[in-house]
Amino acid sequence: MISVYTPDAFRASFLSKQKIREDNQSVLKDVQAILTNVQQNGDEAIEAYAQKFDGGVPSNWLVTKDEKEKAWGEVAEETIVALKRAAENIRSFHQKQLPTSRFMKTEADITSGQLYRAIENVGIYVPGGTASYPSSVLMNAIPAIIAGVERVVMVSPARNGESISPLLLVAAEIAGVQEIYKIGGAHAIAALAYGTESIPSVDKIVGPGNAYVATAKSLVFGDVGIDMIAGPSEVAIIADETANPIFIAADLLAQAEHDPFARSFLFSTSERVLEEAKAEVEKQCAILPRKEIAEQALQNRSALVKVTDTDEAFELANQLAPEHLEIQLDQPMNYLGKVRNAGSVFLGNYSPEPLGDYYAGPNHILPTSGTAKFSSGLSVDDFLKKTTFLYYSEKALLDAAPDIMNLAKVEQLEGHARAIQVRVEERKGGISDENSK
Ligand SMILES: NC(=O)c1ccc[n+]([C@@H]2O[C@H](COP(=O)([O-])OP(=O)(O)OC[C@H]3O[C@@H](n4cnc5c(N)ncnc54)[C@H](O)[C@@H]3O)[C@@H](O)[C@H]2O)c1
Ligand SMILES: N[C@H](CO)Cc1c[nH]c[nH+]1
Ligand SMILES: [Zn+2]
Repeated sequence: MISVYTPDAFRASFLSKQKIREDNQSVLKDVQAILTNVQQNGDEAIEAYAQKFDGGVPSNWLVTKDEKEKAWGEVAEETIVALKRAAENIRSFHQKQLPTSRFMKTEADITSGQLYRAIENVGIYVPGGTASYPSSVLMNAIPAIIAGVERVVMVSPARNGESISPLLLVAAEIAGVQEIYKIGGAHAIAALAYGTESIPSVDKIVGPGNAYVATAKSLVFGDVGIDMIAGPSEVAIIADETANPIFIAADLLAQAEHDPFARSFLFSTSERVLEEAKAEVEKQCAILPRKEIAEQALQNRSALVKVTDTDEAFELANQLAPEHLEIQLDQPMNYLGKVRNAGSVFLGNYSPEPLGDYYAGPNHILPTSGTAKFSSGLSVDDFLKKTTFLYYSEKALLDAAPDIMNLAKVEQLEGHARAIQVRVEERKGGISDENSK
């Protein structure tokens, strides 16, 4: 079901960007057509896609107060308690991400710095195709609210064309989100980016989703902001002789069950651990309700690799740049410095990836498909813009004037030089210097 690769075979099969792009060609074509249709035909287009992909057109796109109230009665008390505890952990972790230094005064008569302003309108995508992810509501919304976003608009596909899972509605209220639309897939991303009669547009779209959602986000980037490409889940595990093959197999399956496009990898220095983990994967997969999905992910997109040593394991993992990296090595903290590219790292045998998916505090919306080489998991930062500012006194500007005029002239921008020159000349003309400090 999951195959064993040599390091070289792994490099050839999994570390080529070209390969990932080829895989996505048909999704890309479909998504381009969806974006154009929604841009041109608005509500008429989103109705057609809701009918085609989500089982029908909801009678109201916007979730009503009654629907929200009803949801509370449909969720078990212990789940509400668990969601509230998770929300508290996530809030406390993200609160620490708020920037502390707002400006820096460099010299007596020069002040420069940075203003932080929250983005005004943000759309959060919450997956709802093959499963409902109340945890993704918390992970999306809490950092946005901590950052000070005024309008957080949540979208998620309706089940059977009509309603959103009560779990998502309850999680939204716990997180503090009010405006929720029953729409998902690439057409939801198009609606948020371009607006339709029923769905208002936003300035930035964040959140995870399947390949259609992730591709749509990448294509609307530029017209609106996006956080990152958070597509189908991935885990890579680095393990030695001290690791437990039963734990490893369970962790590989925990990501594989998300999506047929999910990817699970093991880099092991121990032949025994690798063989036992392989056998365990088959055994444990058989009892999973989503075993067909996990089997596809394991068969087509996953690998077990026997490495010579931990250096080789980290070299492969850093090139892969997985969404999640588990380090199940003796003295795991000693290896943190070897991680260059990964969305989030889980250290030791008792920090499995689902701990982060649901509960501990760090965000689970993370870069996938190798994009952890240049992007990071969702954080408060994603909802803040930085505007720099500058104040020079007259004296400070006159001191800097020769350099600035020189640079303007070598760029042959006489107008720039003159904007400095007129001030120098005014000074020479004996104009009062009462503004200088
Ligand atoms: N990277 C992360 O941080 C992260 C976090 C949570 C979840 N995830 C991932 O999110 C994904 C959730 O996927 P999902 O499918 O359950 O829900 P989803 O909401 O992302 O996608 C479902 C929607 O996709 C659209 N769709 C389905 N088939 C289509 C087709 N053939 N053409 C066009 N559109 C189509 C439909 O509108 C459907 O409602 C999983 O891959 C999971 O691994 C990732
Ligand atoms: N593993 C997913 C991120 O890739 C997040 C998630 C939500 N629920 C369960 N798992
Ligand atoms: Zn998960």
